[in-house]
Amino acid sequence: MTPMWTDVKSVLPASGAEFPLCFSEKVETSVLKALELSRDLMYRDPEHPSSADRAQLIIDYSWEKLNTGTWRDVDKDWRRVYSYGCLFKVLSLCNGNPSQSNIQEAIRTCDMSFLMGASIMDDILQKLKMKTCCASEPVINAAKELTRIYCPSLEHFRKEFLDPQKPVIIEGTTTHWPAFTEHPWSIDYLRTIAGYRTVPIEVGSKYTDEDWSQKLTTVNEFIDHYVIGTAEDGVGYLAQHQLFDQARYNFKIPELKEDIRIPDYCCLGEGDEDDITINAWFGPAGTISPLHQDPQQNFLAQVVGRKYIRLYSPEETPNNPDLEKFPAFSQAPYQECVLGPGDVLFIPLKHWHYVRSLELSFSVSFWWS
Ligand SMILES: O=C(O)CCC(=O)C(=O)O
Ligand SMILES: [Fe+2]
Repeated sequence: MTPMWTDVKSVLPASGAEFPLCFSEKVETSVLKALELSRDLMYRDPEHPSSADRAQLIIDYSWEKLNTGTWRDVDKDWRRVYSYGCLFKVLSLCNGNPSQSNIQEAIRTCDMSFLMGASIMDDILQKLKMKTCCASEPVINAAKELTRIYCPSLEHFRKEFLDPQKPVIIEGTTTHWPAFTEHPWSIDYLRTIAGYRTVPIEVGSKYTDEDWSQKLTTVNEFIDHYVIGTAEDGVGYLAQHQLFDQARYNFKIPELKEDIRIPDYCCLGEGDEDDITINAWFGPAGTISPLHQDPQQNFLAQVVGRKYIRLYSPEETPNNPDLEKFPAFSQAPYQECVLGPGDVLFIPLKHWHYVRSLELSFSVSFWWS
């Protein structure tokens, strides 16, 4: 199952028997039958090609009812039927590995049900909209986009960014890493050098979720099951922050350490090179690190794939105490970016960060002081 579909399924009742379809006799039997067929097919074979057409028929038919006579006289059950049509349409759009245009269409369909339909199943379309919005390509607001700078000198970086504790994306400083040259980090390369190594992984869409868990697995199993496979049990992430407090040297795959370099700018700190904590973050699209802050400065280097990142200054701390409500929790100003291969993001000490992978991704973080 793709991360998106796992996420979508989590808001649906576990089986067709628990999926309510109750209407007054105003709704003809043929319409009820179409709804029941849609529901049963969705549980039996969600990718069935006829799902989308049947959902559209339900939408079109109820749309006629919504637009006949005055709005005041439209029976609420027809607005509910319309919402069910939208629900089945959204589900058919989000199946398999949905394209960005399907995701956008699903979001528009949810919006239409809010406008014209009525609330069904405990506002399920609201929950689905949250899930689909999470999977959509971010649209970066130019006014909030993080500054980029090419290979700044140590002095320039210190004066403009380190001293004032301003985040920035540094470009052009990783081009010589073997991870980009001699041994580009590919799935095959990872399998070759670390396939049998046992690593801790996280399972669940994010570590603040109830069904989130951690387990040990080999790199090969992790790749088979969570990266190229379609895991049933949620998004898997080889993220090592659970070890932050236990070990200084967290890099579980020493061979990979040969392929990266500690950024020169770390020498501007007061600590020793030995005190730098290096972490690996490897996972499929859809991994989420919820908003949090860390106790050191960070260079987050992107090696493979892209990640959407949002940053809040520590000055906003009084405004964002409730991490669960992210991203809609407040009007606090933020900065954002899409971090791509070769980019290094400077996250100053205690800056809040939220990180979501947009595709298969491998990042390395350097925590330093
Ligand atoms: O990439 C991620 O998912 C999170 C990275 C992070 O939180 C860090 O490097 O401190
Ligand atoms: Fe972090």
